[in-house]
Amino acid sequence: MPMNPDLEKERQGGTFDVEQLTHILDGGRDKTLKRHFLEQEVLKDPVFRGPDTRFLSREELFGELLRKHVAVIKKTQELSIDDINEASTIYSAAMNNNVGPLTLHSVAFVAPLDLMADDEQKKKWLIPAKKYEIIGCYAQTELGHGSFIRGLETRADYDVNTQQFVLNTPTETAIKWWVGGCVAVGDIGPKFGFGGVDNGYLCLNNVRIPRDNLLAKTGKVLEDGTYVKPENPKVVYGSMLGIRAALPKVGAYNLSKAVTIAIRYSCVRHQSEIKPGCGEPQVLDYQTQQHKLFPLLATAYAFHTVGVWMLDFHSTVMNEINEGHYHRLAEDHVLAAGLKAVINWKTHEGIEICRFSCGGHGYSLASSLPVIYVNHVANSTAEGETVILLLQTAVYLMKCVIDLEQGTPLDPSVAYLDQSFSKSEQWCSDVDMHSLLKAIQFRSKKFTEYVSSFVKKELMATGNQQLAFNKHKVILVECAKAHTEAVIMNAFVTKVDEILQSNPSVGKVLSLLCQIYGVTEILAHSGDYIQYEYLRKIDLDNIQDQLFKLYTYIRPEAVLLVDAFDFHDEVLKSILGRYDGQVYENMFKWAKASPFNKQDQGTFRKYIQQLKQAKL
Ligand SMILES: CCCCCCCCCCCCCCCC(=O)SCCNC(=O)CCNC(=O)[C@H](O)C(C)(C)COP(=O)(O)OP(=O)(O)OC[C@H]1O[C@@H](n2cnc3c(N)ncnc32)[C@H](O)[C@@H]1OP(=O)(O)O
Ligand SMILES: Cc1cc2nc3c(=O)[nH]c(=O)nc-3n(C[C@H](O)[C@H](O)[C@H](O)COP(=O)(O)OP(=O)(O)OC[C@H]3O[C@@H](n4cnc5c(N)ncnc54)[C@H](O)[C@@H]3O)c2cc1C
Repeated sequence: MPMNPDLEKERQGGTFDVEQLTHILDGGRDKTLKRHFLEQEVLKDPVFRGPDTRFLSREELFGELLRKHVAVIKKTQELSIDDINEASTIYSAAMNNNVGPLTLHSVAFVAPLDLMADDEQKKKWLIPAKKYEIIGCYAQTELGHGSFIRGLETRADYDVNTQQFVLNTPTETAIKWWVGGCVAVGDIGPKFGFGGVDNGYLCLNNVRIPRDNLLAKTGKVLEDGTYVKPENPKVVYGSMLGIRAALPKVGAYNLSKAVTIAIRYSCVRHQSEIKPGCGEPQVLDYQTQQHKLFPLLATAYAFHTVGVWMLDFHSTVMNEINEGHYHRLAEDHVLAAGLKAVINWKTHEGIEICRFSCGGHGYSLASSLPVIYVNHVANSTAEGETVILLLQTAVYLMKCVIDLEQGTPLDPSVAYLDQSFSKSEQWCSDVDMHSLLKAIQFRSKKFTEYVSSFVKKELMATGNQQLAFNKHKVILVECAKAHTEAVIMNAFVTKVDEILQSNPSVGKVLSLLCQIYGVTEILAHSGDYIQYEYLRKIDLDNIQDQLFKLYTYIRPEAVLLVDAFDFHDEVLKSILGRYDGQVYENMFKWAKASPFNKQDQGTFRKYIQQLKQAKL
């Protein structure tokens, strides 16, 4: 099909090379080429063709995705892929914005085995699990408890005579629930999204398992029942770290998809008039549309940068732990917790804004925005509910205040809490990204000091830390968010600085996005900046004006910036977000293909007939 003329024109503008930016996002040209190769391997293979999943019932969807997921595994093995990013490329090209039925096996069963099984157990389970000879799941949550792990009720009583654990579900609230990939036991019923995953329930009645089934790399139970604690007891929570550390990048990926759809469509869509008789403008030319979408475009880039950084950090810490060094486990945990919470929350809000920005057509599954939303939004609850995770970060920040008072050095990601933000360093009229970073760090530091003073007072009054925290949970959560924003902005500014050196034209456009991200964050909390006397009203007015100016700089680059994410049409699966912009004819074609149009409308006729005949 020919290119839509609006998108064609957009692609003739721009100040940077899209391909070079794509290479930067992928981590190098070689990686982009490999990604293209893998996508083609899926797209050209007939086994991956099938019905449009948007028209399927839950049962049909599950069956179709399971069929495709098995094909994904075979393809991954056939091509000898063991890199997680490359495996994800094959997966994403096949799954059409859905979560595959066997996902939990790899992320929640194989990964903990890798982390917590000893060498013998790895031979027994990890190797066959990686080959899918055994399929597993992660059955932690119960009907009555998910967040509060110490409240779990399932019993594992050790029988010294047989050297077995006897597993039991003593109460109804102890029934294992939400267990992803629990195939053969019992499905918990329809959900908001995640239709491709058979989240299940599991009741245990005197199920016996041998003593050496307990993963024993760190802690273990001896023959006589003695429990040998791990060197660092927190490592038992480690099974929840891997997915959390990966989810910020997943958030970036989903937001990038949504923004690509919304920005392309906003260039194709014309509506209303500004000057009578001069035609209808592209809706992206309305300042309100830019205000919805450009901060989200900036956010997608920020999240991608910090998502990649988080994964690298986590993998370094895991390597250290394998060598017996635990000193960075706490920092890894609170970074993953804070980033997973903030990014996934802002991402699902962002996807919704993208959907609204596409008007009525955003509500249609033809846009795929509802599909992306319902599958993404699970990430704000699963693998640690948002508030619970933010409280973990907040408690760590409170400890940082005590460390500062005692002169104990802080971890690198919180070292800025020890910086002084003197008057001379305060706001000047420019909104360069370094000043924005300082402002965001300043707010986090102030907030941490402020919240800590409240918690301390409460602690003195009650003598109970939990009560003291509970009284101030709302501001503790805000404090964790403020710090996490400082972490995101720091990663973004550092990366853009690096790109400015190696590729100035790409660096320049990314620095505009970085400024938009920082300004949006500051304006969202303008009251705090006034209260802490960091900014005056005149500064805020200036920042607001700068934001609108930044929008005008980004406007001619916007389509190119989403093109740089380089989503193949078959991966995006959105008629509104098509690369060629041919939206309307394809909407009509798609609607005509709906099975509903092919059904015998007998039911409709039957009931309408009854209505007409009824003497109302
Ligand atoms: C790989 C590729 C992936 C690809 C990616 C695609 C995926 C796309 C599909 C997604 C699919 C969704 C899959 C969902 C799968 C589930 O949802 S599985 C179930 C997950 N469940 C949860 O996350 C439960 C959340 N709750 C918790 O984590 C814990 O209960 C809490 C929050 C830590 C509280 O527990 P607690 O016993 O009260 O502990 P607490 O006293 O707060 O902490 C004790 C100490 O441990 C530390 N600690 C706590 N947690 C940790 C931790 N995790 N690590 C280290 N230290 C910790 C604390 O900092 C504290 O340290 P100190 O202060 O003593 O120094
Ligand atoms: C799609 C999906 C897939 C999942 N897959 C799995 C799986 O494979 N295996 C598995 O074991 N589990 C799985 N889960 C379960 C998931 O991990 C839990 O639902 C999650 O950890 C939240 O726990 P909860 O449901 O007990 O929420 P609750 O803790 O009951 O949360 C309810 C509300 O209470 C608030 N709250 C709770 N405690 C506190 C507190 N201390 N302070 C302040 N507020 C609090 C929360 O913020 C929230 O607003 C899955 C869940 C979903 C949605």
